[in-house]
Amino acid sequence: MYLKIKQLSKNYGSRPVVSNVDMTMEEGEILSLLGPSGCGKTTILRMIAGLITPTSGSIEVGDRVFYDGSRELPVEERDLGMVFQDYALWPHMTVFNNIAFGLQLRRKPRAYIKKRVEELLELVNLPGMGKRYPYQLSGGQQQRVSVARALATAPRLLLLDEPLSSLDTSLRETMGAELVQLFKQLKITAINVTHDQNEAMTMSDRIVVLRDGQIQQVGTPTDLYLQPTNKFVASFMGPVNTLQGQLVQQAESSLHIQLDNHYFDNLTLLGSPHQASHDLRIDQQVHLICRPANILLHPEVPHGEHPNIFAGTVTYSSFVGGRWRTLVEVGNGEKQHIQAFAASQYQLQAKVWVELPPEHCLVVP
Ligand SMILES: Nc1ncnc2c1ncn2[C@@H]1O[C@H](COP(=O)(O)OP(=O)(O)OP(=O)(O)O)[C@@H](O)[C@H]1O
Repeated sequence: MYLKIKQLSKNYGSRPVVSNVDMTMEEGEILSLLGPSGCGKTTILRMIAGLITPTSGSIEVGDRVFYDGSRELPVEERDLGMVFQDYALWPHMTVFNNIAFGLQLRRKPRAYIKKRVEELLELVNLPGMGKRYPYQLSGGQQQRVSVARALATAPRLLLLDEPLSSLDTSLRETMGAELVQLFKQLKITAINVTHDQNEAMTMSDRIVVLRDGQIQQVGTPTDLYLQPTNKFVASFMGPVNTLQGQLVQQAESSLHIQLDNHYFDNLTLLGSPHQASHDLRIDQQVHLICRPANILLHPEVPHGEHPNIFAGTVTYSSFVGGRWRTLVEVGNGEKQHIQAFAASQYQLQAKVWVELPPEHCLVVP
């Protein structure tokens, strides 16, 4: 393992903001720390950078101990590159000098610096822009300069703090993809902090989902989307329908869940519903999760065997991305909305049958 973080914690007074974080990374991997505002992402990044001293735990990168309680490697000896949300370029310096700064500090020969900066400008698609000043560049171009500056000294680890969040939505995705391509080409190991699920999905080999300073789940973007281990991760990774209920019976090929009495009759999941890795207990409260794209809508009761069907009324329908986003009100007494996509438009107040295909349902605590 290239990076090893063990039991990393940070308290402010008696308040824990990062609790017992264990994390590893392979060399050349791009990992995102993802979570809502205040979950401790930046604190973890700054502890790795050496800008915040941990309360306990250890951090190792390559063959160096960054922190272990008795030793704390100074920031300047950690060999890190950093990229910030607001670019943090020096406004009075040209692009060339911004990128050359770290190399000049290390007293590299002038000819080497010139060649290296030109090479970096090529890499970040800004050839010939060395003489400009930051104010003469667009936001995306400024961020590319700050990436080139961070890479100039060939750091052992690149830390990115919300690098795309100052950019236009349309630019964010292309820039994310561009950065990943560059990092892979140069075999850079990078940690990216973000609260944006799309950005994490676009940029990462693996994602660490955090909540209240604790890791919720670590996995590839597909793992987290398709196999979240709890309701928080499921909803953080994209829109979901969540139904609450109780696990009544569990067999090899079926789970019997009684959805909240107020809302539905019993629902038996036949087939092999995905189940979170937790061992679920009979009588336990569970959440049944199904992504809108996996829910089927029928104008009439379909023929043949279709488990998990209930009736509802269409309350909203709008055309998005080539299909109709449809909201269906369901429930016996108290009502709940199910979000689904339909190939054609349903009239408001139309009766529909909502089907939850068991193979696309997930049961989590
Ligand atoms: N110096 C400090 N003293 C006290 N509390 C702090 C300090 N720095 C951060 N915190 C608190 O620690 C928690 C985690 O902060 P952190 O900046 O790591 O969150 P974050 O996940 O990066 O959030 P954001 O996306 O908003 O930047 C927050 O509740 C914050 O208020």
